[in-house]
Amino acid sequence: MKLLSRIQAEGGAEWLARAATQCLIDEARLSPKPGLVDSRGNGAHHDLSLALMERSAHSLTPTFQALAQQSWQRPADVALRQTIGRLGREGERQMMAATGGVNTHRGAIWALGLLVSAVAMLGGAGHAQQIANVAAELAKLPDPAAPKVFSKGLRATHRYRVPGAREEAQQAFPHVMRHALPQLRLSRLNGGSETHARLDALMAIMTSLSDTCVLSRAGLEGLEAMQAGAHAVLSAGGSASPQGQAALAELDRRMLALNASPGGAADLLAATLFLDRIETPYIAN
Ligand SMILES: CC(C)(COP(=O)(O)OP(=O)(O)OC[C@H]1O[C@@H](n2cnc3c(N)ncnc32)[C@H](O)[C@@H]1O)[C@@H](O)C(=O)NCCC(=O)NCCS
Ligand SMILES: Nc1ncnc2c1ncn2[C@@H]1O[C@H](COP(=O)(O)OP(=O)(O)OP(=O)(O)O)[C@@H](O)[C@H]1O
Repeated sequence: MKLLSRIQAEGGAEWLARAATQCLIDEARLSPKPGLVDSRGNGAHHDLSLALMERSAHSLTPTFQALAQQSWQRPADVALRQTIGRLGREGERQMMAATGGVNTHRGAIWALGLLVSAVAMLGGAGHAQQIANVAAELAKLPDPAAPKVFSKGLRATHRYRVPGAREEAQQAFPHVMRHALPQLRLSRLNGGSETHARLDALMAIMTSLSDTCVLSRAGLEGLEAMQAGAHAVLSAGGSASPQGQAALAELDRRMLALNASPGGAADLLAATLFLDRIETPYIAN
């Protein structure tokens, strides 16, 4: 690599890694999120806390940085897919070491890892849709070194015949691109605070995501309650309106009663915040 592009790659990689970590922290702190860890408490989780989520987010900065460095201005091919698969799994181990064996961010490493790589492949720039398309190309490539484990998420996709985290990435993140990013920007334009705009973006994801976290903990009943409840918040005028706030509080109660936690939706909100930051770094920083 020539000197100038190496400097750009190193500086760019560091910036991207910090941005990705910050988006995980912003997602975790955002409140009130139904069923999820937030700054009020642990949601439906007994083994998670905000402090743990933040520690986990920080533990992932070196992983995101390595992903960006290795991907800088490279094409989507099997060699790169293998490299990022290896780095992603190393990242999962770092996360597990930082949390004492609790899964805080596996889904987030997958989604944000692919997006960080994709921005770097494009040389540190690009529009959200371009970035999501490149991430999808990577996600569609085979990773022969991937262990053949039958995770809870995978089991839910088979049992309920729904797409999961893998398919969301392979389809270029439709919940981020078609639901969350447009909603985030619409709510900002309508004068909502940044917190309300982010909560509305989360609701937009939850109206139609087949969240395998919710399915494996609370089945179809939980998934339907999540989708209908999120729809109710948005059709009541969003989280900035008094009716929307009441609907959001009701959804939180339902999720807790069903032991349901929309972890997949939370990961995709972090991915949304990341793409938003890439497109408007001077505003979001
Ligand atoms: C593809 C992944 C997510 C594994 O998926 P799997 O189907 O086995 O499910 P698993 O239960 O482990 O994780 C799913 C996680 O994704 C999130 N999620 C759930 N549902 C969805 C959904 N519909 N859309 C997006 N994310 C979702 C949740 O947070 C959940 O915890 C990933 O862990 C993986 O393959 N990692 C290997 C490392 C790798 O290749 N990395 C490359 C990029 S860094
Ligand atoms: N704020 C948040 N609160 C809770 N979960 C989140 C949050 N943000 C993201 N997540 C995601 O949710 C997932 C946790 O879901 P879940 O607890 O169902 O996973 P698990 O540890 O595999 O299962 P279980 O806790 O039922 O044994 C994490 O992988 C993480 O990506």
